[in-house]
Amino acid sequence: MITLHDIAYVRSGTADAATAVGFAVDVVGMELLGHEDGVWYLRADQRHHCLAFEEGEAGVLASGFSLADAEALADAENQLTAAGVTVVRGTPKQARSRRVEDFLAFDDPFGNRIELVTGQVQLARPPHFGRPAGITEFGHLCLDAPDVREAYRFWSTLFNIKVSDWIGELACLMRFDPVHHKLAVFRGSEPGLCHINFQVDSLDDVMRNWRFLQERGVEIEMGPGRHPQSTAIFVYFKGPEGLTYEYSYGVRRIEEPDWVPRVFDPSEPDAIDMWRGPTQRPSTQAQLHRALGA
Ligand SMILES: O=C(O)c1cccc(O)c1O
Ligand SMILES: [Fe+2]
Repeated sequence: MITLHDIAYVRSGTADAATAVGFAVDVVGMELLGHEDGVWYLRADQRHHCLAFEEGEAGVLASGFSLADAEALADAENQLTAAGVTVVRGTPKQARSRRVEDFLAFDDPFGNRIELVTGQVQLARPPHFGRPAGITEFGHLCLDAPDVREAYRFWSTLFNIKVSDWIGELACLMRFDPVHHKLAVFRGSEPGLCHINFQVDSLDDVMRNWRFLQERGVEIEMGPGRHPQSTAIFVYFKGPEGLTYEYSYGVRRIEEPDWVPRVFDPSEPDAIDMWRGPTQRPSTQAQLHRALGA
């Protein structure tokens, strides 16, 4: 089993770097750490970057996950190869472009490019944020895949990944540490990046950001709302070239060794946002009957 240590970055192509980078700094609030050889590095926490824009065609290029060390990377290569997954080792130049010591790349069963990295550069000084959005860290990444169950099978058989919750066949929220999820897969017709999440410091930050986004005329995709799964309060918004960002606050941790994944019904209005549901959910059959006047 391959042990993922953390999420590392999302690497995305952009046909208009000035607009994509400008949005990430001026609207999302990230720090532009610099750019080199057509790659712009955006910082949100101690990672050198968690979002890299690479000049070229718009669209996600890769999602990076960090492993412990070189031995773990070599072992991962062997395990992936043994599982019939085609693995490509990164070159030193490509590793430098990612500010990692070494990495390998492969595609998930749907064509989402995944990179396993070691030695991602970490910076001691706090980020110089583009604006005070209250960002505390790169929280999670969400991929698209046509078959969420198959995606779960892939990740849970090869990696230290557990499912925290399902939203029917629509989504699978997965963890490899106590955070409720750092990897999610949502059903989509094509592989791709569903969204990138940033945790913020308070509920007030979510709401202040929502106001700021509205005043800037940024398209709010959903929220403010509250996810019944992680109980995080969230707002999703659209960036250039279809990149969806999410701020959220209060993601729960799962410390229980006997956690049983729940299955939320995607046809329910409150499946993703519990503030869209009834004000009071009857908690027992008797209450349900009374509520229904049975
Ligand atoms: O945080 C969550 O629970 C969550 C649930 C559904 C979809 C998401 O993007 C989430 O972050
Ligand atoms: Fe999310």
